Amino acid sequence: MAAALDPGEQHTNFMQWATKHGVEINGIAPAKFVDRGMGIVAAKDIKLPENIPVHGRLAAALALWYSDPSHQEYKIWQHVWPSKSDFRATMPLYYAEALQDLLPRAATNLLINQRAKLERDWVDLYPHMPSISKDLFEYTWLIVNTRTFYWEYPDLPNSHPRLPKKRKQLTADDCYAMCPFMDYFNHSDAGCDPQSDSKGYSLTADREYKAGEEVFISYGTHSNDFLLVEYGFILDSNRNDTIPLDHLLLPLLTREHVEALKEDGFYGNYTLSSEEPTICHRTEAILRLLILGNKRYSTFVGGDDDGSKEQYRVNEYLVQILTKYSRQIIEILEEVHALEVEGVDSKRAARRSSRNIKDGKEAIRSEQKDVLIRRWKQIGDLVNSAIGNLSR
Ligand SMILES: C[S@@+](CC[C@H](N)C(=O)[O-])C[C@H]1O[C@@H](n2cnc3c(N)ncnc32)[C@H](O)[C@@H]1O
Repeated sequence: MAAALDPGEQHTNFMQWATKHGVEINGIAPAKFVDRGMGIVAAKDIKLPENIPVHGRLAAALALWYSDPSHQEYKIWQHVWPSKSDFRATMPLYYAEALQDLLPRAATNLLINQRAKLERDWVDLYPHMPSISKDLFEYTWLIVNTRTFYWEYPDLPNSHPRLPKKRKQLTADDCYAMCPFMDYFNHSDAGCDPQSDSKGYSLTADREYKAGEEVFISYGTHSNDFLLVEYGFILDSNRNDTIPLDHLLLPLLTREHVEALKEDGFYGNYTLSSEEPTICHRTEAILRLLILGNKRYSTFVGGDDDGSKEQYRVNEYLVQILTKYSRQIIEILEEVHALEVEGVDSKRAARRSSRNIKDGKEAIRSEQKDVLIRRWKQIGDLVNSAIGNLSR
């Protein structure tokens, strides 16, 4: 950081004159800089508002560093990060609208939340950093999104003064840490498990590795829809994969059903998994309410009945729902296949793509379409294998 030197009496007098004539100066002052003449220096620590989640504050700090040529400290690290165009190619946030419209339900919900968080952080922060463009903030926000680690640290009575002393003062959105070098690791559902404590992070191999073999870590027990929206990729095989069933089951409920489920804490969040048990306890509960009525449902959720006697009927009912969904998935896949890709499928698509770029809208890229096709095929396989398991 270049030293800020005393500007001299003339500048102090001018500052007083400007203030007297209505110029409002808050927390800054004129100063002299070597080779740059006069400039403005922070006259006290200027902090970003404290009530904004760490995600937004980290993104703001990175954006300010990026745009300040004198801030060289982290440039060597920033040079190894993905570019804006890498994010544009992979993150559903930048998918063309026609492609976003065909995202699976879980991914759509995650994308809506992500966009809302990003917008909230931008609206809260841009008044404090008028020189930063939204484009740059979006980029650094995604850097934070894809490269930070969750840091569940204990209470730290003797910690560094910058760290909050009590864990419980923080929400999950505050437990973010950026870790140079650790952020090289790609994710696998069976990767090494990073450990953290008040000193930082460490990683130990989970098994033997041959030289040249990729060493993965696990970012957490994430479904492929989560990985797609938050990180821009999906795994070919993911033992933590699940799909939500809410959009299939909630429309079947009466008002009385909704009240009963809400009262018991069983409303929503029904999932189908790639691993056994295929259906979660919540799904077992809602299905019993739908098929067997209030009394049998209550004995099941109350734990007085394990529900095994009616399991056949429950499975049969769900198989009917899933079979219908499986047909819908085939239709969705046909729609995705029919989408025109930038500059490949036809001259019309190419013309539209250049028009879209001028409009600031994205065109569909073939690799994005391929990811979506793979994802819908995975969902189809998951549903069909559940139908097979439940029909046994
Ligand atoms: C923490 S960074 C890992 C390093 C990153 N690959 C890079 O080039 O800097 C997370 C990003 O890596 C990519 N990534 C991580 N795991 C992946 C995987 N299993 N398959 C494909 N891409 C992956 C995604 O783009 C994700 O947003």
